[in-house]
Amino acid sequence: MADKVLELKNVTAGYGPTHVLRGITLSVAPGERLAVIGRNGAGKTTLLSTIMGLTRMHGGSVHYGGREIDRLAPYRRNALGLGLVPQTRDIFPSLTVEENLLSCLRGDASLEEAYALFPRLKERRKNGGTQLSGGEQQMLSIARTLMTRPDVLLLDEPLEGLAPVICEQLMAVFEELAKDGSRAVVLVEQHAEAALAFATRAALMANGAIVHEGPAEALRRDAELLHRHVGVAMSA
Ligand SMILES: Nc1ncnc2c1ncn2[C@@H]1O[C@H](COP(=O)(O)OP(=O)(O)OP(=O)(O)O)[C@@H](O)[C@H]1O
Repeated sequence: MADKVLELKNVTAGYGPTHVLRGITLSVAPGERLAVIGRNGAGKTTLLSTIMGLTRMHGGSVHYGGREIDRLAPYRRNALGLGLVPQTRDIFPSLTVEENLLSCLRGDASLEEAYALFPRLKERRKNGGTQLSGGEQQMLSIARTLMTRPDVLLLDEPLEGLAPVICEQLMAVFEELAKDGSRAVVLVEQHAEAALAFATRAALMANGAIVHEGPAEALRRDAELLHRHVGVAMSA
């Protein structure tokens, strides 16, 4: 198997003529757990959006499975194996939980699989998207993306605004999803402690650039480095 499933080389990207990402070089190995940490506005969402083809690239390249995908539409990147759980969750509010899941079902993915991972969704399966709590909406958003069978799961601040008990439940699910090494997980977070406990490698972002990259464990032990680069404290 290739040592890199996803590779960005010197990527500059943004919105219209605006440049947000400045020369990003980053790779993800198959089955790897990568944390991307940075303060508000550092460019974390723009990084994931660029991987999915949702921004304008001004330079550099994005490779998936050894193939350049710069010109592929987002839905084709998803079909190849890239799955984004957006910060905005993007569930269909007028559809029930079950309908939301069915709208994404691909290949041998099944509703039972989603319900096994999130029993709460099974209990709420007839509820409309707007009748769900924030945590349930996040569970549904994650389950929807999993129904597309991604080899690389991109999670954009999935813990944002959720109660600590829900955050713990979601982190346990991410552990479950990553444990057999069959899919890579890229976890973008401001909760540095949770992200570094989960990940094996971490990239720190500031002002649209990667300012540090290395083993997550080393960063966990170096609060000063973390604070210096991204201004986030470990007691998240
Ligand atoms: N649609 C857009 N059009 C123009 N500029 C944008 C757009 N979305 C984000 N930006 C700008 O890009 C920069 C990076 O934003 P981005 O959302 O990628 O950061 P982030 O690290 O994900 O922040 P947060 O943690 O607050 O979500 C910010 O200066 C932001 O204002």
